Amino acid sequence: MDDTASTASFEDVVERFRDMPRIGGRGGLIIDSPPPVEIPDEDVPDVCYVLQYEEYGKGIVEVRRGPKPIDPDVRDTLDDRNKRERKKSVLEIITVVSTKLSNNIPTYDVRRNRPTYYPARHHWRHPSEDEDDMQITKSENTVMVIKSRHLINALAAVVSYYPGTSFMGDEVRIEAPYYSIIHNAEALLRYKDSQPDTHDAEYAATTSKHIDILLEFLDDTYDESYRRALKMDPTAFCTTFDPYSVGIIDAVAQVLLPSVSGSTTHRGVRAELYKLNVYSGPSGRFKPHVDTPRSSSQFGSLVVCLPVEHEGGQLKVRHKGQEMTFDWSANQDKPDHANRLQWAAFYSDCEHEVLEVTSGHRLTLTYNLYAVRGAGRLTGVSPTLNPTHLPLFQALKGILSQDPFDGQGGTLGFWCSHVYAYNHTKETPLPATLKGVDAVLWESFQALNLDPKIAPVIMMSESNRLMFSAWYNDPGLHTSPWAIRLRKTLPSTMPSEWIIGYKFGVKVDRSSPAEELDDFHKLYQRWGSYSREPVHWLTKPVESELQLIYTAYGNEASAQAEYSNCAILVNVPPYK
Ligand SMILES: O=C(O)CCC(=O)C(=O)O
Ligand SMILES: [Fe+2]
Repeated sequence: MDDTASTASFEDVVERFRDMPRIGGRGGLIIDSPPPVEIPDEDVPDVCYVLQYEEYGKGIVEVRRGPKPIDPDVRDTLDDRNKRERKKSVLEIITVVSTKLSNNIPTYDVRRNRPTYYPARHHWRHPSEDEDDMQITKSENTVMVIKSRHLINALAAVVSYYPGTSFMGDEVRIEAPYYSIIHNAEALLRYKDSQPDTHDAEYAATTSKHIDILLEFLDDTYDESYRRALKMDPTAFCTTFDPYSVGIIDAVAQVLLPSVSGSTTHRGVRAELYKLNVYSGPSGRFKPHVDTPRSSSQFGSLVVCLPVEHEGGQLKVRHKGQEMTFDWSANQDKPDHANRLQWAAFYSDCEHEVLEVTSGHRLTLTYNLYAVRGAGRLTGVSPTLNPTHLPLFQALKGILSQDPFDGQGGTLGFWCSHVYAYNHTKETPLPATLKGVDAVLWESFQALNLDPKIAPVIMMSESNRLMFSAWYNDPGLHTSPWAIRLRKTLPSTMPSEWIIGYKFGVKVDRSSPAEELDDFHKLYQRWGSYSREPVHWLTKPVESELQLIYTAYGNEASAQAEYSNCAILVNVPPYK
């Protein structure tokens, strides 16, 4: 055959070989089927794997069933081939292996820069064929057949529309790699926990069980081009590594744990060992995916990389257009490499991928992270929280490098995003109990040598601000004897409207009632100091707390109160 054969269509090829003898026992495709074996109901697996051999010109020549994926190339180890089932499985995974004729001209693998024959694993020669460029190729197609009515109803309820998939009828067929379900896995999980009232307890329990079976199956079944790695369940291996005792879970809790509005305590993190993964060079990888949550309290995943030499295999984590790369192949030449564990944790909604491992073996332990009731650790105590590795650190560095105050200096302010009972009878120890992003901000400023302060901040009342600006805006006042006396006690320029407390805790000021401008000035000075101007607030305040109680004198004396918010403040010095 000449070179043009590489462009011949499949029909041409079939035409040319129309008279070729049928493919027979050689090549190991056809087996004489043993008589069907009955299996008792209780042996029907939840997920039943079916392997069908279809042969060119003959149709289905063999069917094998089993509770585990069946390797089409391993033939003699299967005990229960051709079992027939009476009770239905929840899922049937049918792989059809078919043979066809094609030419043997290599295509070019651009990525590896060398010719490739496709499909690589499954081709062999026909005995009667004497032309080098023709061969019989074997291809595999897999489809999931959902047989459970409970599951079909659940899917119909959560998947409003997915191109090419319909959730109607007694059976639903979905082709691998099952995108229509993967894209709705979270909705399915929510449905599990909030089923319609019309479901009685038994129906709801079965639905819930069948959803679990489906999600578990999806998580275990990525096709090879997607996940090229060995993975092991914790039942199949042992490890003494404990992410709690080395402080990883503390650090995760501080940074990742979602805040609870109004809560005054931390929520804890429970980490459950999920898998051991081995990605081996030269082609181990895991394409972009989102992990399937195992329950509604799962908020993220933790990946711990064991100190085994490898090249490549960078973990990329993405969220809303931001990407973070964890390259654990670096640093391997450091003397203490064998003692180093590197890790990453991310929220469940982050897409992530493992790039190709080009050599060596990349071993990771993965953990599912669940939010539970519990207590956190003190910020700064955990040595595993390195803020310079977090995206926020880079963002802050970026803000500062852009000179936010035009060289003049000023104050950067962040209202804490979490709630702290900082003025309750027993003062909350801050910054020790900072949570989540607040802790990261604090640690990041420390790492930038910027000496952050955390304090309650009062915003001067509107009426006092007017009183102050009237004074500073009207130079005429400055000549009256009253003004001359006042000037001695007031700052030379209009003070900031932000007053930063010296300490936490409600203060009751028992001095004589405040009435004039200088009374308020002194009152503020007893409690705190005016912020350096200008102040650049980067977040919005959350909950305010009662802060300063004093007496004011209008027509008569009355008790007044000022409220504060908790803030992290950083003085940015002027550029020299
Ligand atoms: O090994 C890794 O770095 C990531 C593993 C992963 O994404 C997974 O198992 O879902
Ligand atoms: Fe993952």
